[in-house]
Amino acid sequence: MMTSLELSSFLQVRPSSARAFSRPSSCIICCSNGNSSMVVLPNSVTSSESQDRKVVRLGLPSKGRMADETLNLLKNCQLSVRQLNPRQYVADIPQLSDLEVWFQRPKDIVRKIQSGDLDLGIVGFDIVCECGEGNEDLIVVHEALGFGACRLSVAIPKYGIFENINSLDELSNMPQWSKDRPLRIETGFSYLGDKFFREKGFKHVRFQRSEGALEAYPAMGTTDAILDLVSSGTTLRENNLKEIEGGVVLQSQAVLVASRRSLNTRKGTLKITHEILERLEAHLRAIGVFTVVANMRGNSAEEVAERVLSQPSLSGLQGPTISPVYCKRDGKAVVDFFAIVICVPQKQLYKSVQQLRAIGGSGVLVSDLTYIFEEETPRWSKLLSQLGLPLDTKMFPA
Ligand SMILES: Nc1ncnc2c1ncn2[C@@H]1O[C@H](COP(=O)(O)OP(=O)(O)OP(=O)(O)O)[C@@H](O)[C@H]1O
Ligand SMILES: O=P(O)(O)OC[C@H]1O[C@H](OP(=O)(O)OP(=O)(O)O)[C@H](O)[C@@H]1O
Ligand SMILES: [Mg+2]
Repeated sequence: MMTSLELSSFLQVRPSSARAFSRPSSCIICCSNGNSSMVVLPNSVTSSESQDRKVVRLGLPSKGRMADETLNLLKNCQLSVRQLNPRQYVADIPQLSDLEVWFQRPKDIVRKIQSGDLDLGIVGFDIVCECGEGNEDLIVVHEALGFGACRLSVAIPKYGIFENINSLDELSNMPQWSKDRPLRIETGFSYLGDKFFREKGFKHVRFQRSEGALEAYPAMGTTDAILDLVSSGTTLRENNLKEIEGGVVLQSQAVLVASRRSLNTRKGTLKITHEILERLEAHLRAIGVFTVVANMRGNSAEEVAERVLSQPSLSGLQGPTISPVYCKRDGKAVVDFFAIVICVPQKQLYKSVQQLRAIGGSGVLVSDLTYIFEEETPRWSKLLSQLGLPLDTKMFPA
């Protein structure tokens, strides 16, 4: 198998001659007057064209289950993608200048990040691992975007010779498999499958590649097992298949992935990545958290704070914020009440309200939180250290 080093030198062989525009290595350009003049560029890879490119490119899924959720996530981070019409594959995000958005199939996003035609992408972790084949140029910048959760899992029929097989070990030890009659596994994930089954010590395995509706193959008799994505498990169940103990190859969800080479060398990539990451973290951190405001009678902020902190569900993110509430009495501003502000996880909301009331809280207001910007963006420090950059590298706005 090709190493990532061999792969990247293999990928860099063909500089493109057409350099009028910065464009992906295979595209069709249509004139705006509708008379389409077609320029089909070769499927080349890290071309000098991509090295010269001045704008940063983000790849987003063009279709499939990831597409809408990706756009929603970005919208919720105030990074709405502006696409003039749904069949146009290039777009922008007005808040991020010097960034182009390219809609591509998830696999092509990962391939194009490796070839240098894209710098960043949002795809499933499964695709990063399968199409990336361990390429160290791919860096997962945010590993948990909160949608597209699924697992890559081995499944076998519930019937026939597999009826009493419930674990990977039992599957491996079945007497049926030999050099001439290996265990046949149908999958679109042959790189990950091959690695997994090798590591698990399977000797006689053959991968058969196919994409989509794999769950039908065991009943058709063309395969013994499948290796595919599972989320609810309905498709397996409806096709009389079962997962087995020890058979999960990978847990996946949507991730933000970047090219190490672009982060290191393409001007603007690091800054844009920092801004996207900050917005993603702030939004995702705020999901499921409420702001709770209540009034409480007291002699001083400290005394109220002690009462609040005596309750287990009222400490908030960094402790409560307590401010005096002024009212006018005999022409003077006096303080009888204090306002308490705390952030509370959705699941603890009712318990928190009960505890607030128990210590004298009244007029409890609850509102949704949109963003929580912390002082630090934890994944940013991790990224800097992966890139070998000083940890105090800051990305202040220009
Ligand atoms: N059943 C599922 N539940 C949740 N997420 C899933 C599920 N199946 C796939 N995904 C995630 O969504 C991603 C995209 O899947 P989708 O089916 O839209 O595209 P695809 O199968 O890669 O493309 P295509 O079928 O067009 O070749 C997958 O890579 C995976 O991360
Ligand atoms: O566990 P479940 O919730 O039933 O989901 C699992 C199914 O989802 C995916 O297929 P998809 O719907 O993407 O169709 P495809 O095979 O055509 O890509 C996957 O390949 C499984 O077939
Ligand atoms: Mg699919």
